[in-house]
Amino acid sequence: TQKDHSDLASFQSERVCVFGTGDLGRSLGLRLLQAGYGVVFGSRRPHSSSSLLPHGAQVLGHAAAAQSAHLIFIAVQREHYDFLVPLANQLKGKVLVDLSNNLKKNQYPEANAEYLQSLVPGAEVVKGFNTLSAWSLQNGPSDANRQVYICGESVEAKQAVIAVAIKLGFSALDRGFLSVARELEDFPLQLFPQWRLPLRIAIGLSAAFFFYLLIRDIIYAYVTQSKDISFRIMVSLANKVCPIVSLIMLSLCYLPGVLASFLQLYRGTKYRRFPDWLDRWMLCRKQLGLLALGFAFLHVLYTLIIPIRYYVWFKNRTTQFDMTTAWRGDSYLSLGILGFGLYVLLGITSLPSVSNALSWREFSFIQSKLGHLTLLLCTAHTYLYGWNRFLSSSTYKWYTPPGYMLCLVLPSVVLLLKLLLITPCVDRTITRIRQGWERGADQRNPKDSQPLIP
Ligand SMILES: NC(=O)C1=CN([C@@H]2O[C@H](COP(=O)(O)OP(=O)(O)OC[C@H]3O[C@@H](n4cnc5c(N)ncnc54)[C@H](OP(=O)(O)O)[C@@H]3O)[C@@H](O)[C@H]2O)C=CC1
Ligand SMILES: [Fe+3]
Repeated sequence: TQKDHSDLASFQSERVCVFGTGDLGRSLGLRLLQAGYGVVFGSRRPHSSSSLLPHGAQVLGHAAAAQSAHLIFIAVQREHYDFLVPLANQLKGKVLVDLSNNLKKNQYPEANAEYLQSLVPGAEVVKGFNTLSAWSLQNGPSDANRQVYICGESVEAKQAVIAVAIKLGFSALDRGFLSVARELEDFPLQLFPQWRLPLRIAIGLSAAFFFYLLIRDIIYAYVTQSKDISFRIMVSLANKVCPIVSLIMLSLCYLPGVLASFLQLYRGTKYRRFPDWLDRWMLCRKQLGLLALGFAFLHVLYTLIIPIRYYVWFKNRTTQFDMTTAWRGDSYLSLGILGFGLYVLLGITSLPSVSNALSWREFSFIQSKLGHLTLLLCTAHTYLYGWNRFLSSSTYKWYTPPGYMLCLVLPSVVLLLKLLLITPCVDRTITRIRQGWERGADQRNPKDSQPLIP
């Protein structure tokens, strides 16, 4: 009758158990119910459970709940995992899904999932779903957050968890054994890991040049000529810091590639790892380039507003028209515009969706050939600006603006080195090395010339 009927219904839909009736447990339970699973909650107080629990779920004590399903989601903080120890008998052979996260990295000596496995050795622990939030689980499958990562020792257990994930509308990626759990637990705690070094460089350079220019341009003028030009901080100073930082960061983006080529040239082989610092530097080139683009963009905006500034408008006066100055001024602006146009192209092709649509050759053509051309145009723009600004003025000597000279050293060095690399004879040698025909490889011990897996 009535009872048989409900037993039959729950028998037909596969049952899944969720330990913990907190935020995550409830959201997960709701989603499971919507996907057609029977849900049994395991709680410390099954009888006084809250009215927030999704309708249609059963609530039992932990032991009874564990016996009713093969798959158990543990939506309880790691700190309380010891409540599972007395349940060892009921949990034997079950699949336990560890959903937990920590508040900070390296909070515990071992990963939460490995700790859970050590507490309940008879069960199969699978780590997973921890990159989702209770919020995104409740929002349903339309949410953009669709990728879940899992790991664990047992293939069957992972298969069972993947099947549930797919039925809930997620795509699951098996990341391997339980030893990967620590990495998965660190995912939600990551804070732009590849951006950290480039951001530090950008902030450091901006601060250094800002204070340098502040002292040189404004405080120095105040002390020696008691002229108050402090209003220049807002636009003129910012518009010096931005291009300087942008040019340096763009050079820093291309320098490691050039250094790597020289290193290969020097070693005569590609079968040796780059030093660690160079590796790390190469890996953050994209971020360096994008930050450089950001600063270039600010420089463009600051430059565009110059004509509407009160200060410029105020001191506009009519003097003799000088053709040479006009030519020089327009040339450096034009170079700047061309450089910026290519800069933007580089930024766009670094977007994953765009670069995925390019062949390897197209990508390297844009990022390497056009990239160095961008650097060349921007450097030429800066040189011409300086020529215009300093050399044509009688009060300036060539050495007067050291900040300006400083920001030209790095791009010039990078460009010179690149120029050396593309001279035919060096280029041919590099191609030989990159294709694995080592210098005299055949004369050495044949074992040496075996490619090492990098
Ligand atoms: N909230 C989120 O968005 C996400 C949470 N997580 C992880 O999920 C886990 C649970 O998080 P959340 O739901 O937010 O936490 P809550 O504090 O909302 O809920 C935790 C639940 O655990 C149970 N519990 C608490 N103490 C004990 C105990 N001593 N013994 C047994 N059970 C206990 C309780 O259920 P009862 O009273 O029924 O026993 C409680 O409702 C955490 O490990 C968290 O890192 C992971 C991803 C996202
Ligand atoms: Fe400029």
